[in-house]
Amino acid sequence: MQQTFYKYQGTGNDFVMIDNRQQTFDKKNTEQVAFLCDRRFGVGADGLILLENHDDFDFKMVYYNADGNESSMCGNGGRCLVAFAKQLGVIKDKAVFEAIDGLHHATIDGDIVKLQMLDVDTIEKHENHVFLDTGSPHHVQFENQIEAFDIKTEGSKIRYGSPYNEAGSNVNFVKKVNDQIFTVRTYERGVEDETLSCGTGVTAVALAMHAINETTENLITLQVQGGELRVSFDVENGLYSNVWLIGPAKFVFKGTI
Ligand SMILES: N[C@H](CCC[C@H](N)C(=O)O)C(=O)O
Repeated sequence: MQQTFYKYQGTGNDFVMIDNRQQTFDKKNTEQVAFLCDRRFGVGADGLILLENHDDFDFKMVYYNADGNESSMCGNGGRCLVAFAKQLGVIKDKAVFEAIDGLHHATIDGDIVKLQMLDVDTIEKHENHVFLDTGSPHHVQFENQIEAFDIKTEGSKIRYGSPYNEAGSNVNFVKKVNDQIFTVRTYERGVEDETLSCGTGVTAVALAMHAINETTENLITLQVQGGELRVSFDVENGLYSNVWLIGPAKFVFKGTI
């Protein structure tokens, strides 16, 4: 059966988007999801996202990594889904939707989508890295030679190594530019490669940098391979709230396969 899909990208993190309000997509078909995400044999994407109806909110988000498995929250994917929902006429310029990690508020103005992320009250500060969950698990560590660093090799070692093992974590390498700007490169679990941007990842980096006193700012710019994202937040007694991921989400093309 032909499948209509829409391709979106948010700072180079790209997704196959499907309008599943009629519940026609076979959600158990891992092979089909992996095929659609395959960059040689399929459409090609870091992940696949279903837009579904919700009784109480604007829509529901279901996210799959490129490996075909349903996964945890995708920040850039959530931003792209808001833009997709507007393109379909499901929303106008704001949304409240349910994702695997709970409810998300969002606004859209042109290409710019602002997505509210989870509150974070637990940030593990280790000797050489920080670990936190911003809707997906993130390992954060400094790498001053970030431009030449072998993200896939080194990220994979951390992702599959102890304590993450098979369940894994996303891995973010960070270089400080100044108190307002950090450069980030991310190895993504479930893509098992570097992605040009990771929304929950840059959110994790922004909060981690504040938590370890690398900055006192609460509006931080993250330079990623695919562009720039911003993260804003409030913090009180170690609780990070009112966390917003801000950046572009763009329609690329519509197709059938
Ligand atoms: N690969 C991640 C989910 C997608 C995260 C990323 N695409 C984002 O924008 O947050 C994981 O399995 O934890």
